[in-house]
Amino acid sequence: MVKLTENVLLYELAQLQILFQNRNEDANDDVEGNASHIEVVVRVRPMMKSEIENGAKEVTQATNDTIVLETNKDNKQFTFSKVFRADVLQEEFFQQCGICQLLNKALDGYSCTAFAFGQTGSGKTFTMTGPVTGNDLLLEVESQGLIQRAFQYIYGKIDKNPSIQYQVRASYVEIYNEQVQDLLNPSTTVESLQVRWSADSGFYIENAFVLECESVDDLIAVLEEGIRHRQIGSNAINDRSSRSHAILTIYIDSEVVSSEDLDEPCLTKHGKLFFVDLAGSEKVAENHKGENLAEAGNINKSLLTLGNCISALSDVNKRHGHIPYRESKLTKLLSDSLGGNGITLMIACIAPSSQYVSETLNSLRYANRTKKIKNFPKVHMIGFVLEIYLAYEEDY
Ligand SMILES: Nc1ncnc2c1ncn2[C@@H]1O[C@H](COP(=O)(O)OP(=O)(O)OP(=O)(O)O)[C@@H](O)[C@H]1O
Repeated sequence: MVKLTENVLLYELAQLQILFQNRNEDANDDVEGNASHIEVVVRVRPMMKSEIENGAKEVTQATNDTIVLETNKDNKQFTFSKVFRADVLQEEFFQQCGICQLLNKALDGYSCTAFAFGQTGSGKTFTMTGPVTGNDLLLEVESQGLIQRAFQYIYGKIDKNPSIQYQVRASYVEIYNEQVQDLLNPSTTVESLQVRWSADSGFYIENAFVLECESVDDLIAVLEEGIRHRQIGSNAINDRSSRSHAILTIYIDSEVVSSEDLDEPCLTKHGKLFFVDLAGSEKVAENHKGENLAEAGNINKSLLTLGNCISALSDVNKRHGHIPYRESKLTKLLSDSLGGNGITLMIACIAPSSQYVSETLNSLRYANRTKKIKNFPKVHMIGFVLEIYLAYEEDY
């Protein structure tokens, strides 16, 4: 009880400190200091055969950094860091979407997130892992998604840098019907895992299974194991629709092992990399009947909370006020990635078909708001939040 009260107090003080810190940075602004905006890219998937057969037409035009959507009324234009057309291949997407910069930061001790967002059937899973059709991931190299390519990249860097000793571990969970389930230890699925908060780690999942990974193959094994246990269902748009939000976390601890300057302190950095494949938003009444309705309702509810957090954080007048992170497990776990101390890449996936104009417009509007969110990246070392709590005591 005492510990709980202490934790809540520390949490509130840390929030207060972040609030003062943000205000100070805004006052000097927009020189930005350490602030960085969330990077947002858009990927358009190809038209599906069924859409063409139904007489739907293509209503998006993508160029380098701009996307134009034809609506019944007018054309809506949006600009992002990069917009990828439907014919862009997986490797080209990997090289150009900004993930490599993110991976470098994670190797350097930052907490980094890549999350895919968009309506059901818009290409989120295709982008993150490639087109998984069965239970395994034996994909041709050219079909592999961002995650497998990121594994290769990480170990490529680790192997080239013998003066730094790395330890890589991974966990993989899903949030299904507001319950956190361990995809690497599915025997615990009866009792869901708890989301807790601590001064050191912020929000975290208690007792998630964490596996040490010494090679790309180990990481791929984790990914395959998780995908095997993920909740999949079918709906009107996608017959292999992800019904949960999946969070794959790669922990990268690093320590300099040889330094010419013996006086230099040996620091251990704790980088983290979150790959988040969100469940797709959808028109519930149109796509579901019976018991699937509750499941789809839960998916939409947590996405609504995510949308509310994004709206508040992107509004200059609201971002210093209350952000409703605590209203869903998804937003608690993403709190460091959205307006916190992490570095974040959002991949907004959209369908080009005239059947989904309102959903696509909605996704583009959220993506547009997200790019206004400022984060305040910090290298993570044990005790960091406590440090700013102490700084708060001294300064105020
Ligand atoms: N860039 C792409 N190139 C080729 N096919 C694609 C592309 N993006 C998506 N697809 C195909 O479109 C279909 C739907 O994609 P996917 O399952 O990735 O959607 P999703 O957004 O993850 O859906 P849900 O939210 O329902 O899980 C799949 O058959 C997938 O292979």
